Amino acid sequence: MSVSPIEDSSQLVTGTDPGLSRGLPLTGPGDDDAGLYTFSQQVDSWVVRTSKPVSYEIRIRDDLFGLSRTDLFDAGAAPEGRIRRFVVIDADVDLLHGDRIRAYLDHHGAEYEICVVPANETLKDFDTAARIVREIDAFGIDRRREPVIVIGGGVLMDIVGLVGSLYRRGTPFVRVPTTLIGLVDAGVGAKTGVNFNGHKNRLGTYFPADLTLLDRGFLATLDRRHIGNGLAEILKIALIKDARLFNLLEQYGPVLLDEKFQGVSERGDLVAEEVLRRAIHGMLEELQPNLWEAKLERTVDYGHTFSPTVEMRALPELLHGEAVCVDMALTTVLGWRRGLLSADDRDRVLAVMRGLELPSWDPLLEDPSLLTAALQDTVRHRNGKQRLPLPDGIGGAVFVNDVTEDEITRAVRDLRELGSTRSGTHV
Ligand SMILES: NC(=O)c1ccc[n+]([C@@H]2O[C@H](COP(=O)([O-])OP(=O)(O)OC[C@H]3O[C@@H](n4cnc5c(N)ncnc54)[C@H](O)[C@@H]3O)[C@@H](O)[C@H]2O)c1
Ligand SMILES: O=C(CO)[C@@H](O)[C@H](O)[C@H](O)[C@H](O)COP(=O)(O)O
Ligand SMILES: [Co+2]
Repeated sequence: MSVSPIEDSSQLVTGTDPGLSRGLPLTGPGDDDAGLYTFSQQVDSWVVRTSKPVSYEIRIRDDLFGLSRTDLFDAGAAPEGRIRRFVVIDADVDLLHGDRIRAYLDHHGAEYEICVVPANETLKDFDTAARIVREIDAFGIDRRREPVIVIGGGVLMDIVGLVGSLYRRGTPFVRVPTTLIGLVDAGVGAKTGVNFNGHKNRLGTYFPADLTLLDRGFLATLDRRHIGNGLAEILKIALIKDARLFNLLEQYGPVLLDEKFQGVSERGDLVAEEVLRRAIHGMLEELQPNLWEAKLERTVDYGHTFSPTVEMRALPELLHGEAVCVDMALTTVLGWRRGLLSADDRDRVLAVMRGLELPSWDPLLEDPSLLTAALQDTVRHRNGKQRLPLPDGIGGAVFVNDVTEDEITRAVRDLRELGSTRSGTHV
């Protein structure tokens, strides 16, 4: 830490130095270096600049709860070999996998408390977070050596991530994603959050888990609709940056749905492996250089311009990935109208959505005021500009800031005329 020198004030009092001027010129290291800076003789202003190194690991580990595995305890110090953990588990996951998880913890001699939490989008709120905090308080944890463990989908991981970022101003946590969205998106980024006041993820922090352990075996019990829900976020990455990933979804999407990434067939296993790795790698390539979102042109925002408002308005009828897919369908057609992709590619995209059994239409698109309000809210979220990612062919993206209400209305009409797949009806 460097401190800039404050000149000897005695020189200033006598007025002997003609070079005197109000306010010391900034001295010390370069402009954006870490350090403590002062700006004036009276030292009435300090600027503290520092940086905090952040690194976190995402590890693929099949059969994570096999008794011989020890990855779960790799984060957190185990003083004298003692393992003590607070484990938050999604209620559905507990019903399906809880016995095996408890047997694993017992086998490793862990002292633990399991907090079972029903989790879905309608429960992604501060009250659920507060309940978890109360139970952590009752159990008592060492905030440096006993990371909280969360086992569940994106909803529970977002909630527990928020709790981790707030509890004692930062308590490390370990993520075990159990849904496809969790494996490729919610479990690999730094975002945490809850819905608030009817708005999607309105309260949240940037707080990555120290360690995320990916075991696709959990997908065996995930229902088909939620496999498709996760495939929507994989399609997002494919459309903005990975044409091969798109081709894999186009050719093998139905196999992935049928086999739930469990590699039932040899071909299905090879595709599941490559699709997961490509999706995760692609997401991380986009996230790492801009993890704290200093720059708001973010390709991974694709499909997330209108969908936050549409998803919350449709709740609980439209899952997150489904709302993202409807948004991507609308913006694919909008991009086609702007000449950013051909009619053939437009039709390929819509066909892949159908192949993944995802909606590319929702009755809410019929409400132009909703779409206008959605875009206005996103403009606020993106510091006053649309910064709207549009597909530039398949596997590329450009950002636009000038989409008009007429364009949106036309894209809705185009999408309707293209006979898009409707989501389930909702009131
Ligand atoms: N933080 C991020 O960067 C990020 C990224 C993408 C999405 N998200 C968030 O993720 C959420 C969506 O996540 P999701 O799709 O995982 O939803 P979810 O967490 O609601 O899980 C979906 C459903 O599946 C059940 N479930 C979970 N694992 C299961 C399993 N292995 N077998 C059977 N059932 C299982 C859950 O109980 C739930 O009912 C949204 O709130 C979205 O905002 C966050
Ligand atoms: O849904 C999420 C994050 O919540 C991701 O799939 C998505 O790609 C991005 O992170 C987007 O930036 C949307 O994030 P946000 O609206 O939650 O800030
Ligand atoms: Co998303």
